[in-house]
Amino acid sequence: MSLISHRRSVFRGAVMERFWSVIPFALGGAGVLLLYQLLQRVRQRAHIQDAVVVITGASSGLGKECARVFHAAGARLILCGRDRTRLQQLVQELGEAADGKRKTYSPSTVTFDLSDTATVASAAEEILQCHGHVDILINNAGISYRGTVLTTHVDVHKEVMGINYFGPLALTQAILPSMVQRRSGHVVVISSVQGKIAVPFRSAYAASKHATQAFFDCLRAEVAELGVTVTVISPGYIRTNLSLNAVTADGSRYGVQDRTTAEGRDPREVAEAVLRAVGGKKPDVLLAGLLPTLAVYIRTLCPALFFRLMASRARKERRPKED
Ligand SMILES: NC(=O)C1=CN([C@@H]2O[C@H](COP(=O)(O)OP(=O)(O)OC[C@H]3O[C@@H](n4cnc5c(N)ncnc54)[C@H](OP(=O)(O)O)[C@@H]3O)[C@@H](O)[C@H]2O)C=CC1
Ligand SMILES: CCCCCCCCCCCCCCCC(=O)OCC(=O)COP(=O)(O)O
Repeated sequence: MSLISHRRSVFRGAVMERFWSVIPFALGGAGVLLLYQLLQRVRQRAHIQDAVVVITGASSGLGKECARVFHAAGARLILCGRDRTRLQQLVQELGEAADGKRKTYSPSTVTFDLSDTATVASAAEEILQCHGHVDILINNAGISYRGTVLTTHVDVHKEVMGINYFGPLALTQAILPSMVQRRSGHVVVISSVQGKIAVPFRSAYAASKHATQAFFDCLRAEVAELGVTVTVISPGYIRTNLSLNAVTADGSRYGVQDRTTAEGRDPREVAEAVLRAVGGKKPDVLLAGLLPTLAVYIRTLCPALFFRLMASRARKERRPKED
């Protein structure tokens, strides 16, 4: 054997030896990771199973899908909305869907309008009477808006702010003392990517979601030592009735299914992500695609570029409207 081929075979032997000595560590590492994920899943399930979960805006879209996934996960649901008939239909549907694999509960319903803060307080009492306490409050209900700052009446700003910001604020404040007293509870809010970045022709909506983000960030810090968890979830476009139900500059209903909404994420998929985020007690979750996520980072790291991009977006969007 030549000196070169001898060296090669010594080298190969050394490599193989290294390889086999690394295998037990790699397998051990994978095992620990798997065990960790399993434990996480068990913890997540335990957080939801039998928990009293309130969902606002449960009659439609994301709220309805959240009702389906939390019901299947064994939560004791209290479904809220303005339309009693639609909520009752959902209760019936959930009862029919139960497959007996896991213990499920027939949901309760509470109807109220979030824009009327006086009735929110009495609705909170009704909610607390259902099971004596609330484990998880999911502030999901909301409304969007289409319009220019120049032409939008201040009452429209107040309406959007009332439903998206003051409503969840009032409901959370009314439920919170009972959570603090039990030193246990979880407050969740469905915000939006537009709680982190502001896009043109959405001033009322983006402002309400930015306020929501700020309020619940303050709350998270204030109640951290009191046993209460806060989760803010910021989704990108979801295929729901949001754009159809949006209000316009004069307060009338927009009534159009925008392409961005129609091509948005499946609400069931988003509801499953909400279930995971809540089960994992995550503080802040962005559920958006690459471009909106990039936009959130650009807004923070290079605001001048972000403002240019938004001005160009405004120019492009305004043109067809003017034509
Ligand atoms: N769809 C999307 O692209 C995105 C949505 N979101 C957020 O998701 C949440 C759910 O919206 P989504 O499911 O998409 O939209 P939908 O329009 O399908 O559902 C909105 C829900 O909010 C309820 N609601 C509206 N106004 C009031 C009110 N005054 N009082 C009580 N309940 C009210 C509605 O109930 P009612 O039956 O009484 O009308 C309905 O159940 C909102 O907070 C929205 O901002 C966030 C990011 C993207
Ligand atoms: C140099 C590279 C630049 C790349 C940056 C790209 C910037 C792209 C801008 C993306 C804007 C995303 C807006 C997302 C808005 C969104 O997802 O909102 C969710 C909602 O709440 C929807 O409500 P709406 O009523 O507006 O339908």
